[in-house]
Amino acid sequence: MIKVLVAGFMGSMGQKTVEMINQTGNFQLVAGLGPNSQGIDRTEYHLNEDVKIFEQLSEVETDADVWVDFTVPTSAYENVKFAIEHGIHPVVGTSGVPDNQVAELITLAAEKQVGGLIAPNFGLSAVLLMKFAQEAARYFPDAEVIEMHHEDKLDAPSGTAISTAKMIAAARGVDPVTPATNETVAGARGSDVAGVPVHAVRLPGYVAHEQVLFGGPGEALTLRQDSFDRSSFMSGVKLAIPAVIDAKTLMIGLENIL
Ligand SMILES: NC(=O)C1=CN([C@@H]2O[C@H](COP(=O)(O)OP(=O)(O)OC[C@H]3O[C@@H](n4cnc5c(N)ncnc54)[C@H](OP(=O)(O)O)[C@@H]3O)[C@@H](O)[C@H]2O)C=CC1
Ligand SMILES: O=C(O)C1=N[C@H](C(=O)O)C[C@H](O)C1
Repeated sequence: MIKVLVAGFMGSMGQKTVEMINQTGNFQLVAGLGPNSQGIDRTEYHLNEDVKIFEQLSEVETDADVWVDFTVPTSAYENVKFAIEHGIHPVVGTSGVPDNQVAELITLAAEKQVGGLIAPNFGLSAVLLMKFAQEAARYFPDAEVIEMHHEDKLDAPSGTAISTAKMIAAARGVDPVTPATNETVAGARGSDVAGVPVHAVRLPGYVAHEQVLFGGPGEALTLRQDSFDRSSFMSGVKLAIPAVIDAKTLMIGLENIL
């Protein structure tokens, strides 16, 4: 039995994770971390009487093997640091964690020999899109990323878009044509991630979607993936939980365990 703590258990992704754990025979939910969790109705959040609930990181006492983190960009670093220092293997979906904090966590995990996984996206369609984008960038160095998300998303651009842009930049052999466009309205050309323009759309009705547009002389290629429901991320989380138990390093990207 793999014992799991879910940080952010009251949120959209946290609740999907709780339900997935409850439905998986060899996983046991032992704890949940969430601000404002005091006095909640356990039934509403799919928690049985044995699950420990903590409001703050400083209160956490657990025998969990794995720490699943779907929280907010400002808390994930401290949460994951705590997990590694306590020998709990992290599985992290929280986006917007700065590169320097991720680098520190990788070093700490290696020192403590407590491996885990940070995945910008646990959905198979997004992982494949990134792989195909890398391949396409070898032939089409000129590319732009458009990501579209629900209106509650705290960070922009998305973690997936940042990863996609970095992968395109690393894969393309030649420099892209740099258009000499003047922005008559600031931001019209999007943000610059590793030299790749990235545009972030936030609209009600959307969940999580990404397009990568490649252009070449007289032709274009468009890659697109859609997560219509947050259940799309759960097969990846379900794979990651057992995969990190024996890991000695903190891996970045679901492709490491597929
Ligand atoms: N990698 C992937 O495949 C995916 C990643 N994500 C990412 O996961 C994260 C969560 O997304 P989502 O569930 O939609 O967001 P929600 O806002 O629905 O949930 C976030 C939860 O985290 C809680 N929280 C805030 N601070 C802390 C803390 N210090 N410790 C523990 N919990 C805390 C919030 O509580 P409260 O509201 O009470 O403050 C809230 O319940 C985001 O960063 C998102 O980008 C999302 C989908 C897929
Ligand atoms: O906030 C979300 O919803 C998502 N966040 C992740 C990201 O920033 O890439 C993954 C997915 O896009 C959903």
